[in-house]
Amino acid sequence: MITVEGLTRKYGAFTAVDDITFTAEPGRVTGFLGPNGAGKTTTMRVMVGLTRATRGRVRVGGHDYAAIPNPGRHVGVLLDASAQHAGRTGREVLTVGARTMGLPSSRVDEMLGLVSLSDEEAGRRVRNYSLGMRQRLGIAHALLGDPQVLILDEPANGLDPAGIRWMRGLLKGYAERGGTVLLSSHLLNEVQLIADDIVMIGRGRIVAQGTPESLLQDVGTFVRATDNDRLGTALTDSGIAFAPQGKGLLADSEAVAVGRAARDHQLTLVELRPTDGGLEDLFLELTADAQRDDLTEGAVR
Ligand SMILES: Nc1ncnc2c1ncn2[C@@H]1O[C@H](COP(=O)(O)OP(=O)(O)OP(=O)(O)O)[C@@H](O)[C@H]1O
Repeated sequence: MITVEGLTRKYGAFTAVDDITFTAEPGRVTGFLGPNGAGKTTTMRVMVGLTRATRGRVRVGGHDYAAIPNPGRHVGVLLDASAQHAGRTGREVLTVGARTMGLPSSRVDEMLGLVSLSDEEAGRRVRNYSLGMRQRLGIAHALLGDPQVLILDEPANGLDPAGIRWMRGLLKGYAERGGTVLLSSHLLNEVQLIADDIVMIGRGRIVAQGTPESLLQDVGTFVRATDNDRLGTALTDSGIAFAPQGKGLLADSEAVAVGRAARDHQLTLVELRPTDGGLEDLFLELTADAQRDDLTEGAVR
């Protein structure tokens, strides 16, 4: 179990993580999503004691990570697969890890087998590894001490489709045996397939959390007019509930009813679409304010 309570991390005047609270439960895979620079890595770095919290606290398995003796036996971490010692071979990286954790060297072969790195590949220096091989080695390293908690930053990065499918099976199996998995990812379809719970952040704040089903249930029609205030009045007059979302409104009704309400008030719509496009649509809408790129139709030509 990982608990994050009121976590804030500032860098000078800039707030990278702003008062976030969530839990990653045992027996479940929790997907941690957000656009570039949203604060995912910062949050994970605080979890494993690499960055200090400005306020709030994080508990991993009920403890402050820094206070866990032999942490690799309890918490498996993969933050930056490229940070492994480039001059060592894959086998050496794992052997050093196993020694530090007091594990038998047989565990190294077991892990190499698990992540499908061949003997020949394990004998190559990490600097000559492909990104996907580094990622596999990082996952092997995280699992080496048979921990109860896994914290993985973009573990699917660089993996080919077969590798992604393999990792999905591995992490699901790990959670089914009672482990806690927190993983960040940009691969939304992948997260939708694997995550039992989702935490979404944008600009350091949580914008949504819950199971994929509960988050996607809240869909309706995303609508944007040249005058959103008048659009709000039009929806209210038609008995349609709505909430502001990104640059428009999320209406709790079908697109046709929303379109009629706008027509009755002679409003010019800029966007009108059902938000049933899965996690990707939800993600883009909820994090619209935090996106660098204008994703409105026609913005890219
Ligand atoms: N040491 C630091 N000093 C100043 N700003 C920092 C530092 N570390 C992170 N930041 C800023 O904090 C914000 C959050 O960064 P973070 O790496 O946590 O985002 P992220 O969600 O992991 O993004 P990405 O998906 O691009 O990896 C960014 O604006 C980043 O520039």
